[in-house]
Amino acid sequence: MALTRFERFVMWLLRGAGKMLFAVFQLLAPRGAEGSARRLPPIINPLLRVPAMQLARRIRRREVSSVEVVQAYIDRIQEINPLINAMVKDRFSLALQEAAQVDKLIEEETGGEYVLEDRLPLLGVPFTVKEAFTLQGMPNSTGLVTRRGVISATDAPPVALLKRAGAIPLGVTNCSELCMWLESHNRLYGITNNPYDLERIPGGSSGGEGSILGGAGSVIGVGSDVGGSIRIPAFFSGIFGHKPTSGVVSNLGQFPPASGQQSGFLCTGPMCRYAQDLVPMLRIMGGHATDRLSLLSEVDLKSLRFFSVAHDGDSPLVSPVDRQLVLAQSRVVERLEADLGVKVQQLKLPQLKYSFQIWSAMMGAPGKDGKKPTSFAELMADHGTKVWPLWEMLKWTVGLSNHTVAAIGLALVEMFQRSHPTEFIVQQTESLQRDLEELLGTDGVLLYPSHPHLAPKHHHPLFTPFNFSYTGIFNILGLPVTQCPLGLSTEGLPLGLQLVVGKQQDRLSLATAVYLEKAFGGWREPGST
Ligand SMILES: CCCCCCCC/C=C\CCCCCCCC(N)=O
Repeated sequence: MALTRFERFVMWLLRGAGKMLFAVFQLLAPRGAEGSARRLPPIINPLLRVPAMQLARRIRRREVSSVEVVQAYIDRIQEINPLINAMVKDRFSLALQEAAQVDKLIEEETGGEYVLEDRLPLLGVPFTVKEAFTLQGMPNSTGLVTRRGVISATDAPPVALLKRAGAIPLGVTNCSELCMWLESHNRLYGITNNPYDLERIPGGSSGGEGSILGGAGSVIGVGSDVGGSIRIPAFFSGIFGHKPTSGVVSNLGQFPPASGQQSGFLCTGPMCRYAQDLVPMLRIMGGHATDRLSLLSEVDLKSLRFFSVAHDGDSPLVSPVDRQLVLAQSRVVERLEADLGVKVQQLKLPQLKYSFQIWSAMMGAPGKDGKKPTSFAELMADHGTKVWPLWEMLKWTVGLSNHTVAAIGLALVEMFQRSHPTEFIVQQTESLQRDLEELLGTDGVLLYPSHPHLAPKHHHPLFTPFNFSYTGIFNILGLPVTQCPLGLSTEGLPLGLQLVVGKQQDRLSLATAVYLEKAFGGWREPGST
């Protein structure tokens, strides 16, 4: 489907306006201090390079104590957090007490290693949690100034399941205001930095998780994703993330709760540095609901059908895909063909051009009960004084707003949103859903860019706000997606790719991620280029 003349004109207009605004921003933006540290210190403690499930095995076998592992992560967080501002509240002393109890329990266990493995597969392993989830005793503000002081009395179900599996929470990590932006920035905790380049964003909304994991301050973490909030930070921070089939992991216990149709689009899922931890984490976080995913069945990669879509078909709203990302995707195609003897089919899906329109129309659509979703402006007020976006923007220009410019911008855009998707958008959505479900079936894996840009500099996404459509579209389609790192770019930033599969076929993208980790090296230590 070629662009119409009108669309080409809009594209030219939008890109031109964006470039002009961006040029003004660059002129006015403060420069980073000369010679300031742009990278994280090297990783010294070898415990920080061990996948979570292996750590659990070593703890059970008493080759290392839980206290040693937890202390290693605390030391690393204390070293890097002043640089990345990823963890916003820690519970280090409690974590150490819990680790000591774990070590005692292991010492006293008479049933042997396998009894513990079965009952407590993550016993003694530390983990981190996005602040938007409840974790008992920790703040749960989701970056809203008015929620300062909200302390969780209970654990969100996926957090509770990880704790029940023996994992030990270290603290909560930063996110964007109300989880609705791709930069993890808010007026309560400030801005989080990318572990590979401190002047860049770690993505959002689970950007604190992405940053702390990428910087080796954590090995596994909990994120959520309604438009890319697991996958974008996983991509920008060079780690793995999985948005599961909708409904497999509980979304309860997070703020803001999904409303309207959004509960079908929002997914809670694992984020981690090692691909081998994805399946065990997902099984724990989803509990019995994961039984229908047959996650333990062997996947024969050679028998799968692979497809590659290079871009969204030139949406006038979205940037072209960076050349280094195009090349990285081609290298994956070459490797799959050479190693597995498969033929990767190159495709175009013209409906993808409307990804943003589809995402925003469906996010604003009423639920089955006919109720409209809670508006973003209402969420910003959080049952307090109503937020008037224009007034808030005025206050922002003189530094008096409690909100970020991205959140105010979103509330402004929302004012012009239709309450129901147009016929055209419904048609495009249905036809894309049909095409993709037919294409992927129960044995197809689609390679698709995660985002058009490598991790951008702080605030730059304000000038390309629709680029998240590369991830957002799969929330609407309810398809599981694994975000997979693919090494580093020439400037030392993570490269990566989305692996999209049919509903309930999560094991296929997860197995492909394990293969690609071996082929391309997986997570790389920041500063190791
Ligand atoms: C001042 C500039 C702000 C302009 C706002 C333009 C509107 C763009 C619309 C939506 C952006 C949403 C980004 C969502 C990112 C991930 C969300 C998630 N929780 O998964």
